[in-house]
Amino acid sequence: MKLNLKLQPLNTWLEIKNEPLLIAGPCSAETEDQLLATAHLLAKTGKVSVLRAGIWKPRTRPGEFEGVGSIGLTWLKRAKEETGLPTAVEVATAKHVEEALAAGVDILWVGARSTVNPFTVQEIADALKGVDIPVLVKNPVNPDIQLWIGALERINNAGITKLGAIHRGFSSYEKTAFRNEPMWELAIQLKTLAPDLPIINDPSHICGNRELIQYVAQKALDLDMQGLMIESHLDPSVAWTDAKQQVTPAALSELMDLLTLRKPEIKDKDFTDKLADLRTNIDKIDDQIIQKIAERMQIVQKIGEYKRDNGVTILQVNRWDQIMNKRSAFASALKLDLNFTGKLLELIHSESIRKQTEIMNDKKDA
Ligand SMILES: C=C(O[C@@H]1C=C(C(=O)O)C=C[C@H]1O)C(=O)O
Repeated sequence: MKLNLKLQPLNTWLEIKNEPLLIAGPCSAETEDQLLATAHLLAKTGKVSVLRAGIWKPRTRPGEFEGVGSIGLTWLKRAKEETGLPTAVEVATAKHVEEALAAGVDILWVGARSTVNPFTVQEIADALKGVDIPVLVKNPVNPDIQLWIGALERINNAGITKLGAIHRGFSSYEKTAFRNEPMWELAIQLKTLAPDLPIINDPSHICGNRELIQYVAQKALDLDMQGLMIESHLDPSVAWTDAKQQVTPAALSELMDLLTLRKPEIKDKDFTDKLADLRTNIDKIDDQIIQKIAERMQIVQKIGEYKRDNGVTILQVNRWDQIMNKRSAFASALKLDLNFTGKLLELIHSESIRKQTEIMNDKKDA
């Protein structure tokens, strides 16, 4: 089922200076000079469509730099006047919304730490009633797509139709190469549920370091995301926040040049015919896979009944070990990724266990 969001197409409310859409600027506005100098360098690249800057910064522990506050809004206003770039800031309270609106900020975004809290999102939504301004909603810190959708719905219900999502990755207990796990599948799920909702990728927060930004940005574009939000600072080495993940405007410009832009579709007849042929083959194979899984489940059902009638346990670890070993060897010989086939087999096994549990709980002859 698709989400019922009332949306206006992105290109009707945002002038995209250069494909792909790029929202860039420092993690935090630190001083007027830092913001203005960065803004000018970004504008000069000709690749930036929107200037971002954190004015109020949510910090995990007290005592860290929590943003310059309202004074930063006057710097942003000046940056806009001097560069012509529209501006975007994060808002987390009704007061932030009011101040940002009063200062003429062009785009607001709801941060990941706010999206997790329906009270906060509702407070922001209420402050936005009757206001016509674009709002971008970052994914929640935790990998819960319902929270992300809920926040988008709350803002949309307040009458905001210039709406977009920002994919900034998800917190995970295990430490990996990423600061925030991309969990691309959640962004794909959101895109599937709301195909008209623009999704902007934020490689800076996913990566947490400069080195991976290129790779993540390219992947986001290949997943047909509508744009990128990348943190850029005049001199990242002295940045007051997120120093490791910010790039200079010059590095940002190079990074953008290295991206390959691919289209979601092309009209060329040869290409579409060949694609249609290949897809017909995929359709046939998918039908066979489903049919074979259904046949397998019928046998699982018989085994379940047989076990129930003979008082034998559902789980048979030895048998399952054998299956995993044999199938993995086979999959590996066929050059399949073992992580993928492992997950697939585990999924099939847990469905067999679920099915047999149902049978065990059924009365005999029922
Ligand atoms: C089907 C059985 O029950 C369970 C499910 C299995 C499967 O799906 O292949 C294998 C072992 C058991 O844990 C069985 O015992 O063979």
